Amino acid sequence: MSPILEIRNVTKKFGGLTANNDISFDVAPGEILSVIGPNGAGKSTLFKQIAGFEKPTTGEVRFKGERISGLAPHRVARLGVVRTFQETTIFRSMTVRENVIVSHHLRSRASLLGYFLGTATARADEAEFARSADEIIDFLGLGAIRDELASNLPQGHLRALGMAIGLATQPQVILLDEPFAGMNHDETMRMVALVRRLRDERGVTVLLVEHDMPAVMKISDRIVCINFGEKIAEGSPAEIQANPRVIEAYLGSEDAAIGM
Ligand SMILES: Nc1ncnc2c1ncn2[C@@H]1O[C@H](COP(=O)(O)OP(=O)(O)OP(=O)(O)O)[C@@H](O)[C@H]1O
Repeated sequence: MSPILEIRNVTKKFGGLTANNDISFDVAPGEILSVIGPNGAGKSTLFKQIAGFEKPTTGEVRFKGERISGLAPHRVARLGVVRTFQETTIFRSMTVRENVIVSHHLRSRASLLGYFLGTATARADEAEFARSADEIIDFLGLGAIRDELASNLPQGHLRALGMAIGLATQPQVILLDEPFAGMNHDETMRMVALVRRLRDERGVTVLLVEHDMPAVMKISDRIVCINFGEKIAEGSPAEIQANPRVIEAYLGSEDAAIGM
């Protein structure tokens, strides 16, 4: 099967600092792939380039064979590659449902003027967005807090709302930035199950950056490890855990040990 995403020789320099150095790997459709590495290794920089928030200095990112690196984030998102969490905008004065409805506008067929004038297309979109928002809210188990103001939500629910906002754009690939950060064990296990369902039931390909090693080992089909901007390993969770270069990278780092 051809890859849904190809990272090809991506190098990103910030002045004299090389944050990513000639990184290449493929992501298969329907795969859950984690990018790991010690603090400052270059994981977020790589994600930003996939989602259009940064442009590679050299190299490229391809989605279904088409180059997407260098496109603006909203154009990458429209094509189906969406980054969520750290860059997600949540309107705190709106309810959960309103937030999810509003985020559907990225895929709207009507023009903004159409909305002001209340054209038939705009009205049809509105009805469809409300239906879809309710479906996403139910899928994520957020029904009980549908009408809650975002400003009242605890961290776990805010994270789930971030995912709902991401899903509103009907992504084919979703990039999750530290989805388990700050979560306790039970919350993490709920999020692990949710991410699995995203893939199993909605066919979404998932890329995640994460420091929680037990969760990474549990959820990933494959793992790519970055250290000092370079890819040092790629393989199954078992292969990564046994890889001497990965173990060495984590020794002496502030992160938890690579073991479970
Ligand atoms: N906009 C920027 N300008 C200058 N340097 C940057 C910029 N963004 C990132 N860097 C540097 O690039 C390197 C990689 O940073 P990055 O955030 O990608 O690492 P990371 O692996 O995601 O780290 P963490 O796990 O701590 O989030 C770091 O040295 C960082 O300081």
